[in-house]
Parts: sequence; structure tokens; C-alpha cells
Amino acid sequence: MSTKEYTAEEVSKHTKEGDLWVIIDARVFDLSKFCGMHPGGLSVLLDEEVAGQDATEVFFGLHRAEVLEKPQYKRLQIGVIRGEASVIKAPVPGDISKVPYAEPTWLVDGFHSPYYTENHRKFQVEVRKFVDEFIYPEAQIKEEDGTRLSQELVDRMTAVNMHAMRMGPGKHLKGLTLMGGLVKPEEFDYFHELILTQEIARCGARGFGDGLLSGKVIGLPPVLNFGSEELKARIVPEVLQGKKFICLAISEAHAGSDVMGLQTTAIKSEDGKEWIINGSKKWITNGTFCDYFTVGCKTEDGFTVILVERGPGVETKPIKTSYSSTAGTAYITFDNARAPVGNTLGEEGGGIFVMLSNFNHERWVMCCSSARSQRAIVEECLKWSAQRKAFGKPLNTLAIIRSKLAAMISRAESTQNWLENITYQMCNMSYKQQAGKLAGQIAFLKAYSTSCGQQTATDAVQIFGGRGITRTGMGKFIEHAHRTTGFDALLGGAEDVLRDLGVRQALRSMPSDSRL
Ligand code: HEM
Repeated sequence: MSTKEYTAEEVSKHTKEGDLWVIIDARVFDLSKFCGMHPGGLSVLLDEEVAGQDATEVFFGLHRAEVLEKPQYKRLQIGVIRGEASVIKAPVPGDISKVPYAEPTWLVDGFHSPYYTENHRKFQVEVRKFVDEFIYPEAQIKEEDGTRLSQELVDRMTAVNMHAMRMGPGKHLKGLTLMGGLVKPEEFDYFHELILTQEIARCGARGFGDGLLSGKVIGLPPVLNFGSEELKARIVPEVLQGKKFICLAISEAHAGSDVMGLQTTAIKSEDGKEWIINGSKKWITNGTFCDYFTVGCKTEDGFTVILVERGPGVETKPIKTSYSSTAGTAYITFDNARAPVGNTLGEEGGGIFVMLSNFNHERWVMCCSSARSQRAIVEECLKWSAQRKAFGKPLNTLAIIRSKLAAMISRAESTQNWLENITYQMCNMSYKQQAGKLAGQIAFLKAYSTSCGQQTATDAVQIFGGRGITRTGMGKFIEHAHRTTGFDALLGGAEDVLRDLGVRQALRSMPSDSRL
């Protein structure tokens, strides 16, 4: 990048097609060759308030700051304005945003939290750097081109044992070096996991977020908690090292939230050594590229969960959903597929228990990312409404816009605060206590956070106008959030089902001796 100095007067001499300069944030750009290729057209650049002038305000009203950081545009800069300094800072990997409410309060200067230790804080710093440097750039590319995440990124995550950390605290972390030794395996708790999940959610790429092996986050726990020692020894290390991939295959064309309505069957072979599985599964995240499938099946004794390996009789086809195919969402058919009886997870007929024990953690993970995604939208709206002018004034001078911002901020803050409270309970309750006491709390929080997320996305579209429904440019994250918040609201249980579950749990523990 050239640091050659110019005066505003020198720049003002270059105002024609073929000889066109502009100033943006004290930086001088030569657009002479580029102006014919400018996606916004030539005429806007030849405007007398733009050509040869300081176009900072108009530029930032129309482009995301990252445009100037792209190599093909960065090289258009030929110098700087003498005696002036740039004020708009390019984001540095790992930075904490200074925009109000863009970060949860525990990361904001001057705020305190009873929940996060020094170790959580150090962990957050390292995870954010990792995400900004390695995950964010790939997320943006893959969300668009729809291809599967790269093995290079999988391996980078393995090097710091991120796949294992995403499974939460537990025995599977024993002996592993986490984040270069920053956290001891026995100290890793649900707040570390919350941090990890929320930092990844900042990428604003919902399909990629699922493509980043979220199938493993929900598909591996039944193996870890209910698989035989032999099965775990064979499967778990290669999955946590990113060499093999696993997903959870429960929902079907026939039934989703109604687990007992599932129709995929598993019957024993004549010699009793194998399961023979027939049926289909739908909307299976990561299914297109998985080696292992944690499958819910109807068996003689009821409902049983079985680990099926990719092989004869197993076929996966991509399903086109409204988010990116990088998520690997699949329709899976099992036609006389076989799995050893030793691959049964939990008791035969005890599949409901296996599933239910999985749901709390799965839903809590979704709450973590939903809370953080909402906050990212709040940041986008605060920035946009400050830099965009309408009727000659910034958008945020309009009371109706401020009212929408108030509602968005309140939703993001309340979701995060409730989430942190539940996370604290998880850190302090036994597994059994969590199952008994937190299923309702987590179900309510999941329904609450995803309904907040949907409302915030809808409000954000109103604030961004046409850009909120445009896949590139200023409103690209708003368009994306609006198109994909519905996934959060469905996966892991539809909102109404979860609210009802929460109330039914509460009713079960109503004291019989209480009266008005
Ligand atoms: C270094 C200088 C510039 C570069 C590299 C540049 C690049 C771009 C790019 C990549 C887009 C596509 C949309 C996006 O990705 O954000 C765009 C759109 C646009 N640009 Fe520029 N631009 C420059 C300067 C300007 C200036 C000075 C104006 C002044 C009016 C301008 C007006 C527009 C308009 C009106 C659009 C269409 C925006 C929309 O569709 O919402 N550009 N520009």
C-alpha cells in the first residue's frame, strides 16, 4: 500500500473517466482503470461531489468497510492525504468490538460478571483470534459456494483439540492438550464451551456453522455416553481427530419432534449378531459426508439407537434447504443396511432415554449460538443506522428506528443473561440433577431465544430496507440471518413443542398442597 502523500487540491484535478481519483478516509484511490468495472456503475463515480473529492461519507453509506480490504481493491490506493490520518480502523483478528451491545457484558470494559474466571477470559482471546483468522474467512466462502468445509480447517481445529472441546466437559478430554495447553482438561467447563460456540456463531454463516461438524456435536454424545468400551475405543478418537465424521439421524419424512412416530426399523439377523435396518431419514445435518450415523430405529422392544457405518445399503443424497449446502443436509436411505449388535447405544428399547439425555445439551448449544447471532445483528443495525442517512439525517435520529434497536438490544441481553444463569446451573449440577431440573428451563430458553432471533431478523430487514433482502453488500448478514433464523427455531424441537414441554415439566412438579 503506497504512503505517497497528496493534497486534496492535487486529487481534485482528476475528475474524468480514464483519469479519476477519490479520497476515502484520508486515503487516495486511483479509479481511472477500475471505474469502467465498478459494480455500482460509472456515472455515480463521475458525480461532481465524488470525482476528485472526499467521498468518505458517500462511500461508507454504500459499501461495507471490508471492500477496501480486499486485495483487488486495496491496490487501487495510490497514497494518503498529507497531514490527515485515517479514522476508520480495519478489524484486527481477535479484536473486541467497541460498538455498544456488540459484545456480551462480561467482555465490555468496566462491567463485572460472577461467572467468568481469568482462564475463561484468556480462552476467549485465543478462540476469537483462531476464529477470526481461520474459521471466519472460510465460512464466508463456503456459505456462498456450498462446498464442504476443508480438511485443512478440520486439521487446524484438531491441532488445538477444538472438536473435542465442542463436545463439552467430560472424560473425552482426558489427556488432551486444549488450546495449546491454555485450559486443563479437568478445568474445562460449560462456560468454556459457551465461549467456543458463541465465538464461532460470530461468523454469521448459519449453513457453514452447521457444516462445521455440528452433526458430531449431536451425533457423538450417544456413543460417548452409551456406547460399549470397544465401540468407543474404535470410533471416538478418529472422530475427535477429524479423520472420520458422524451425524445424528433421527428425523424422518414421517416424523420429526414426534420421536415415537418414527418408522425406520431394525430387526435382528437370524444369527442374532447384526441389526438389519430399513427406512429413511430426512434433514440430517452433515449426512452427505458422514462415515457414521447415530440412527433412531423402531425395534421389537420399542425405540433403539444404533450406530450405523456407511457401507452397503446406506445412501445419502443432498437436500436443498434455504441455507447453504455446505451444511451437508441429507436424505438418507437404509436398504437392508447392517450394523453389528455391538453398535447398539444404550439398552435395546431404551432409545428414548438416550435421545432425551442428548436433548438438553443439544438445545443449550443452540441457545448459545442463537444468542450470539442476534447480538451480531444488533451490531450491524447500530452501525448501519449511524452511517446511513435518510431525509438528510442518520437513520438513528428516527424514533421508530431507535424503538426497534431498543427491542433488539433487550432481546439479546435477556437471552444472554438467562443463558449464563442456566450455564452456571449446568456447571454445578450433577448430570441427573440437570436432566431433572433443567429440561424445562432449557426448552423455554431455546424457544425464547429463537423467537427473539426471528423478531430481531425481521426488525433488521425493516431497518436495512432493500439491502436486508440482498445477498451481497451492506445488508448481507441481515439477509442471511432473516433467511436462516428459522433453522434455529426448528432444529432441536419446534418452538411450540418446547414451550409445551417446559410447561408440562413444571406442572409435574406442582406441589399438591399449594392453594391460592
Ligand atoms: C475504492 C473505491 C471503490 C470501490 C473499490 C468500490 C467497489 C464497489 C463494490 C465491490 C460494489 C458492490 C457492492 C459491494 O460489494 O458492497 C460497489 C457498489 C457500489 N458503489 Fe462502489 N466502490 C468504490 C467507490 C465508490 C464511490 C466513491 C461511490 C460513490 C457514489 C460508489 C458507489 C457505489 C454504488 C452506488 C454501488 C451500488 C451499491 C448497492 O448496490 O447498494 N462506489 N462498489
